[in-house]
Amino acid sequence: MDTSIDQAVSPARIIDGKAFAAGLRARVAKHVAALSQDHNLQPGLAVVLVGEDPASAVYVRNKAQQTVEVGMQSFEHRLPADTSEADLVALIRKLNDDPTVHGILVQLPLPKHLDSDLVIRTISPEKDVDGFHTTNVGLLWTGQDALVPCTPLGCRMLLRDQLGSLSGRNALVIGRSNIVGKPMAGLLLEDGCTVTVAHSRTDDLAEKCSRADIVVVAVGRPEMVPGEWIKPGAVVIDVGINRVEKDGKGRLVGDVEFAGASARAGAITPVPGGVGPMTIACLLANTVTACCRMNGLPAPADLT
Ligand SMILES: Nc1nc(=O)c2c([nH]1)NC[C@@H]1CN(c3ccc(C(=O)N[C@@H](CCC(=O)O)C(=O)O)cc3)C=[N+]21
Repeated sequence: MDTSIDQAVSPARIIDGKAFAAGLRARVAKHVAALSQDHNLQPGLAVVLVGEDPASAVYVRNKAQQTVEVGMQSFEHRLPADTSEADLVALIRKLNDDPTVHGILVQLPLPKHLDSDLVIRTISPEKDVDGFHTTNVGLLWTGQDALVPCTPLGCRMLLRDQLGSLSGRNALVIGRSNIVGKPMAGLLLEDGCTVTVAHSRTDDLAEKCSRADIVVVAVGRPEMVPGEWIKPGAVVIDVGINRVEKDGKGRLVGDVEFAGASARAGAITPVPGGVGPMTIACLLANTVTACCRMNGLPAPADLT
């Protein structure tokens, strides 16, 4: 008898990140209303965009629109591509000192002549709603109250929603960026997972993937994880958003081969409509969290 063939599995649940994000925004709106009622506070988010990259401009406009929709104040700062480091740093210092601003996000990547590490270091850690400042990185990795990067925060919400407790699960994170892979690993470790962090130099990725109950892929390479690597029943979170040409048409694909993976996984995020919408909703959630902490109020538990 051939026992090597794949066991038959039912197709995966498709995780509706768009719907989950809408629910999160509704919770944010409720907390914003309560802050206004009870404390006469209105959370404010400042977004800084340097240069005119059209994709970034669309993305910044979406953020500003959703910020206003949940009742917060939105401040948009568009600077020319040739802005000097001194001018950008001066703007950030002004936002740090502005009591109506509770969150500051500098859209990345910055033009090459600007040092993004230095720019991020200039942001006041308590207003760093991206969670990129080394103070927040250190707080996250020591189990203290940090502002947590939006994309991994959203991924963890989806995982908790699918699995309940994450404790004891084998989690594989593919990708080691400061923006997604590393903070994702920290959050999963905090939740009790046994975490493996893989990347372009990792040996025998297929074997590691086949043992994982949770797979988070954030590499930025279209369909780099084939469906047959996925352990039957695993939860797959696809962070990749890659624009590719197919049959003469441009379309979006993730870092996971969706058709194959969704035949094996227990649950999987689609692209688009999975992790992407969660990222913006978490940015709004982090702005409420920052506003509460800055004013000596407890951060709402249902925003993390
Ligand atoms: N400081 C900083 N913080 C960021 O969080 C940040 C950044 N810079 N630079 C750019 C990237 C990109 N990013 C996305 C967020 C949401 C979607 C999103 O909502 N995507 C939708 C639509 C996709 C589409 O149609 O293009 C989806 O996946 O369904 C995409 C991309 C945040 N970023």
